[in-house]
Amino acid sequence: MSKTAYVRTKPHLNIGTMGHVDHGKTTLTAAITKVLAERGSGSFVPFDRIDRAPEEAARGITINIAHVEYETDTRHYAHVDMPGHADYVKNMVTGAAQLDGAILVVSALDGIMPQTAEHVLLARQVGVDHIVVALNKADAVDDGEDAVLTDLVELEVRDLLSAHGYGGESAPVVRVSGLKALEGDPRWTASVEALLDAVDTYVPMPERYLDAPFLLPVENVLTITGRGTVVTGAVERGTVRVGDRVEVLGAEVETVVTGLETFGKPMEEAQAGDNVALLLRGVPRDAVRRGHVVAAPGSVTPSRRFTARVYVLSAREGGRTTPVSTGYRPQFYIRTADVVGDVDLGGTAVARPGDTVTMTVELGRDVPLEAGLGFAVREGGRTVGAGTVTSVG
Ligand SMILES: Nc1nc2c(ncn2[C@@H]2O[C@H](COP(=O)(O)OP(=O)(O)OP(=O)(O)O)[C@@H](O)[C@H]2O)c(=O)[nH]1
Ligand SMILES: [Mg+2]
Repeated sequence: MSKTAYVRTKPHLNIGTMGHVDHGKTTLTAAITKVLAERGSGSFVPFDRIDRAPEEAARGITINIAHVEYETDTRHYAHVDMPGHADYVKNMVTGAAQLDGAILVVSALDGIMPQTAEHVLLARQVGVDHIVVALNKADAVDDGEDAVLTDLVELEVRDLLSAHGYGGESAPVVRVSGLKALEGDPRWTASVEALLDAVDTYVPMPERYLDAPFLLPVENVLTITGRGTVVTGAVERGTVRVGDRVEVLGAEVETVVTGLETFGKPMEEAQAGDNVALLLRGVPRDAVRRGHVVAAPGSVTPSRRFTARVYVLSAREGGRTTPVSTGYRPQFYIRTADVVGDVDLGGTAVARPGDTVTMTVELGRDVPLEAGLGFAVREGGRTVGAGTVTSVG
């Protein structure tokens, strides 16, 4: 292979853009890479290389999550651009499950919309600890009266963050225009730089569990002709090297890592937080799926029964209008997995929208579980609850 190896010179973090459909996440992502490419750190990734699936171009929306990489003066970032459309929240959850911080994109023209709120709630559940707000399309609300409306949108967003425990008063809210920055307008280029400065300073370097046994939730599976099956995702904890033995939980196979790359660059060792592709020896492509977990052999025992505290969303938050009782069977989104589960509330107890309850769940299949793990509960394409595992078994 003649590819240049990945050299670790700056701390690496995973961030991403989330928010309601059409608020400008993909445009802003492209603008960030352009602004940084002009400073000489990274390469410009145009809009149509981020939204590149034919159905994305046709519908003008993001469906799949897309990864790009860039560097600021102090950090190396992997950035996932997530879809805003309600139908693709599942893909958004997969992207958010690995983030150290998120950029919440809110159109200053529209303010908070349903998926703005849903994404903040889901981010909390999957363990995103820091959110920076990009009040986008600021170019379109530039004069007198509009400026007052933008102030109101900012207040609204800060309230939303506080309601989900994000400290809305202290969160940076930066007024930007992804579109104008992409067009090279100096004023708005500066706005994107200000946003990146806010991310650099507000999102702290997370604690990485380098000493723990290796674990990576599988986000995607691909085949490299002639080489084998590749799985991608962010390393949740530990480290992995070429030649290491690993097991794939879900596929129930043990194998060896024969190749390791990050953004197309080969690496010797991947560590917690890195966004990587692992080449697995002799594993058929259809044996592995998103939601499976690659881990050091014997380091985790999957199970299907757990107890959790779950917040049942109120109707106002887009949740159910009727209570939940024993026998309820929604989907559970755990790490990158999406598994059906039977809920037991104990006897005839019911959980009304707005309640926080303890429940026992029996999943349709075994998944690696541990106390403290966050998850989302979904039904018929919408989020109806958010919970944390309290005990397993
Ligand atoms: N005026 C103005 N329009 C913008 C700006 N950013 C994006 N737009 C427009 O808003 C529309 C949606 O932009 P996208 O970047 O595709 O939005 P998105 O949030 O990625 O959408 P999904 O991924 O489908 O949820 C496009 O027509 C953009 O040109 C901006 O800063 N100012
Ligand atoms: Mg998009």
